[in-house]
Amino acid sequence: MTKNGSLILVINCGSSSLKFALFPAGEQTPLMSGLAECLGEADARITAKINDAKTTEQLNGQGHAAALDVLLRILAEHDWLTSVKAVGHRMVHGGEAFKASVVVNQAILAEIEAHNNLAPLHNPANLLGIRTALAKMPEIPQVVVFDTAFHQTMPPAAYLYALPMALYREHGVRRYGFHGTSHRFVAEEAVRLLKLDPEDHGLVIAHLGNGGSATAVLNGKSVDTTMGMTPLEGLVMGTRSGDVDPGALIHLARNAGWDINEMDNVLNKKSGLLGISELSNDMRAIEGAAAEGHDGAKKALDVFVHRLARHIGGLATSLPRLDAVVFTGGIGENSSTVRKLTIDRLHVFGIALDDAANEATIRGKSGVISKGKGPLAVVIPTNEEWMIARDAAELAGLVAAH
Ligand SMILES: Nc1ncnc2c1ncn2[C@@H]1O[C@H](COP(=O)(O)OP(=O)(O)O)[C@@H](O)[C@H]1O
Ligand SMILES: CC(=O)OP(=O)(O)O
Ligand SMILES: [Mg+2]
Repeated sequence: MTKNGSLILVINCGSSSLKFALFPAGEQTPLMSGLAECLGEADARITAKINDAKTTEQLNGQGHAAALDVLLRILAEHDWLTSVKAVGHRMVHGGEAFKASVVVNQAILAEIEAHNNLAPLHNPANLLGIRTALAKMPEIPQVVVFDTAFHQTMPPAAYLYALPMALYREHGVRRYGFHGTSHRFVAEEAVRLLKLDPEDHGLVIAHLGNGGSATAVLNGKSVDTTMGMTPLEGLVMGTRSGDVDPGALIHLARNAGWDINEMDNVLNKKSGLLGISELSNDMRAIEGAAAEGHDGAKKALDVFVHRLARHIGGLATSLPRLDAVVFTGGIGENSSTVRKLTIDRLHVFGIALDDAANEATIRGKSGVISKGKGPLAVVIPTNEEWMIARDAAELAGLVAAH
């Protein structure tokens, strides 16, 4: 299947970071992975992990282009560079224009750029990654994989807001959904792991990382999801609020003089676990503090779980049958506490936790953590980078379409 020795480079470019991974075409385990962070700041650095050994190099205030230069140099030092036959990029927002991954050309770049205003925090950084890679490796196909693409199968009932239709037509105001690459990967893995009929199954997948979203998947297709026009709607996240009554913002604008920048900053960066706990955005810290009786941490955990269970229940109503609730992402894969508290609230669906299996399923393990006859509760580690590599390898013609 694989063309001899072809390698795929995956780049996930944020505003001040660049995550990367290098995969042999068709394989799920990377040869190398790493992160360039604090780009453009004095402390800019790049860390690469090869066979569990990490090396870090300072970038002395330089930005994305310098990080990519160092990355290409590391590839050359290991004799990998000439084998890189495709680059896969994460792009957060593709609007309605992109229903699947694409190979980049100038027209497509322009089309992607036109969506910048839909995801001003994410898309410009993602585009910078593509442009930088194109400049450094002009002969290599650059493939773009959109967070939104998997959710383009949602029906209007799920994606429309109850707003004047002119806002949808003229401004693209609708729900798009995100983390689609993760939801798509986990949905495929669930079918394999649970031996489900690919044409007849219903899942709710909870991707719980720093950002989080849950998706209802019917026969491999997204039919509803918790994130909306932007990655702010839905679940409680590390620093993002998730659902808030828009009336609260109108109130704050009228009565507390809040402007748009203040709303943006508070909702995206000061809310979520951090906002409620007044302690941390990190679930490990929240769980630890809650166990020691910290009131804010206990409240943050309670609201997180309440919102998650409520959304899982709501999403299930888009499915004719619920076969499994699947947990993934850093919290979903590691926090037996969040899983237990959430599943305990899903009694109405007949899901019952297997405590021993729940405690044992952490750190990259997958498996069923429920017992009895009801729908299953399952943990499946996500692998967004590999999914991007797979799309890149397929679209560059390096492996057969799956
Ligand atoms: N053992 C653990 N117990 C609870 N939460 C964990 C554990 N390990 C990681 N997490 C949480 O996972 C979250 C990060 O998830 P991750 O998927 O790595 O994030 P990102 O969205 O940045 O990829 C953090 O809130 C972190 O505290
Ligand atoms: C779209 C989104 O929320 O991404 P992340 O979880 O990487 O912030
Ligand atoms: Mg992650």
